[in-house]
Amino acid sequence: MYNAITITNLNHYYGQGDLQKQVLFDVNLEIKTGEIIILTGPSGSGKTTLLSLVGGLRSPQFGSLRILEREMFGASNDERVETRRKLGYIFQAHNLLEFLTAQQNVMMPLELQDVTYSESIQKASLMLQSVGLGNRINYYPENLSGGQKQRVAIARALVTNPQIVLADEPTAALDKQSGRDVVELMQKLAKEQNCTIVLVTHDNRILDIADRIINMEDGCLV
Ligand SMILES: Nc1ncnc2c1ncn2[C@@H]1O[C@H](COP(=O)(O)OP(=O)(O)OP(=O)(O)O)[C@@H](O)[C@H]1O
Repeated sequence: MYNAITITNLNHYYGQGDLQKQVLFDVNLEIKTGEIIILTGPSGSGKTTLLSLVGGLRSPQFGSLRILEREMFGASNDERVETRRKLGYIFQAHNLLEFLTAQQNVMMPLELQDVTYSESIQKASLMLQSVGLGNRINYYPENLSGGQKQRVAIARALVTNPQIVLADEPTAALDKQSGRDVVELMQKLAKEQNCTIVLVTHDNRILDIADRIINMEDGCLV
């Protein structure tokens, strides 16, 4: 089976001229299909930068980054967009649209795909059932708890059957039990769909769900 992600000699800089600052130093990493990776490390060590590169949200400046067998170094905008369609994203501040119901939020990424409206309704409600929100599909985000909103965000990220899911601090706003429930759910759904997960967290309570923990310090993998 091929790697979901292969990173070779990746370096990354912010700013230009005198203000230029290197934030990733010669990163090498192979992530297998279906692996759950947790990325930890102190604030400012480069985790979010690495995650945004791995998610095709930023272009590599130096080195090679292959996502699902496609080279991202020098890739065109269209190629990056096409790659991003195979990925799912879960962020700390769930980013649900407040004027859409849970079901409509989960249907959004399907609009970019070749799926009919009725199929999309059906998929979204099945997905919400599998995250335990079958009885909340017509609720607006303001009427859901933090944990429930995060579960809607997970449903939205997974409804397209992405091959890779990227999550940045998905439990940050949650209490211990909801945080645990959310990551266990991600783990279960990922194993069912054989999807790869890369998760950035400071939350020591969820480290055990990882197949591999990668620690970053000052822009290097340690
Ligand atoms: N857009 C930007 N422009 C300039 N510098 C940036 C930018 N984004 C991040 N940085 C700097 O790059 C370094 C790495 O930041 P990054 O956000 O990747 O770290 P992090 O490990 O995710 O931190 P945290 O855990 O606090 O989110 C930091 O020194 C940060 O100040």
